[in-house]
Amino acid sequence: MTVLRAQGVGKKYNRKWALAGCTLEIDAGHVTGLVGPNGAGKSTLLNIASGMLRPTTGTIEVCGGVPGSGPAQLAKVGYVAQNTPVYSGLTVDEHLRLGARLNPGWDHDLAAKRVERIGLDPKQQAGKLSGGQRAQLALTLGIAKRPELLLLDEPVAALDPLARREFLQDLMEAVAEHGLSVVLSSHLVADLERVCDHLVVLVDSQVRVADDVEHLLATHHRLSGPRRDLDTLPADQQVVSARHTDRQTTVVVRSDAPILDPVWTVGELTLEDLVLEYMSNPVTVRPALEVLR
Ligand SMILES: Nc1ncnc2c1ncn2[C@@H]1O[C@H](COP(=O)(O)OP(=O)(O)OP(=O)(O)O)[C@@H](O)[C@H]1O
Repeated sequence: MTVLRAQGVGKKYNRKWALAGCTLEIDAGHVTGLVGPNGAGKSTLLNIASGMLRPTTGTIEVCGGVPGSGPAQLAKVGYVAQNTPVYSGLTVDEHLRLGARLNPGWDHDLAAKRVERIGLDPKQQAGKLSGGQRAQLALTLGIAKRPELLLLDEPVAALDPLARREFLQDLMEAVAEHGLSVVLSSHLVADLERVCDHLVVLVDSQVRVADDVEHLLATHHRLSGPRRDLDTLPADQQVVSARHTDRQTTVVVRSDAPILDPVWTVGELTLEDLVLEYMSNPVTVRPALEVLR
């Protein structure tokens, strides 16, 4: 089953596109990491998927419905936006009661246990919580809602390292126990590597790559060898990045077939290498030989 299907989705502010031609499919049951440089359009995509924003172009279907189309759709999708919005005048406990009132699938035990474990005072006003505590409260509401799809925009940015690890653990448990699907944006690739089995790299408002993490790692290779024109590479090797010196060429390629050319020394990439290669090379090209010193 597909939880998110975007076809040519774009969002324009005045004359500027915040997201353009975004085409993407995400299957249910995955934890998908959404990465990309600042301003790439990650928050815009999540806002559109949650129904907070309407796209200027294209179509998007989330959990089989149109985002923001009514209460049934809202119940299916949880969203914790980047600024982890909470009601500053309401206490922690009032947030939980509001969550129970508004969400048909509300898991009271989970919410109460999480609040206790985090050490939030139920009587504390949300406006007087620290940034990290506010984020914890918003994340608790998102998980306890028991949505089919949970959208998280940089969920752990404000959390201390221990809280971050525990939150990611909670998330993995919710995925395993309740078949929750998650899309989370983050700049912390090491965190994504721990929890995500699917990755989407968004650069310049377009999807550069979207695939299972295992498949991505198995099909990307760093090739080093004598200086070589990229036009001589086999057609099924998609060049992600290339660097040349006077004598040597280093190229990162995506290829389903094994690299058999004995001229190359073949190295593997970590997930962080892979993300950085896509982020620092915005367009897939086979550039003419040029020396980078
Ligand atoms: N309300 C708005 N009005 C005008 N431009 C906007 C608005 N919101 C976002 N943008 C622009 O759209 C582009 C994409 O922004 P977005 O917040 O989606 O990026 P992002 O990938 O989430 O970035 P970051 O990693 O910094 O959070 C940026 O160039 C941003 O300036």
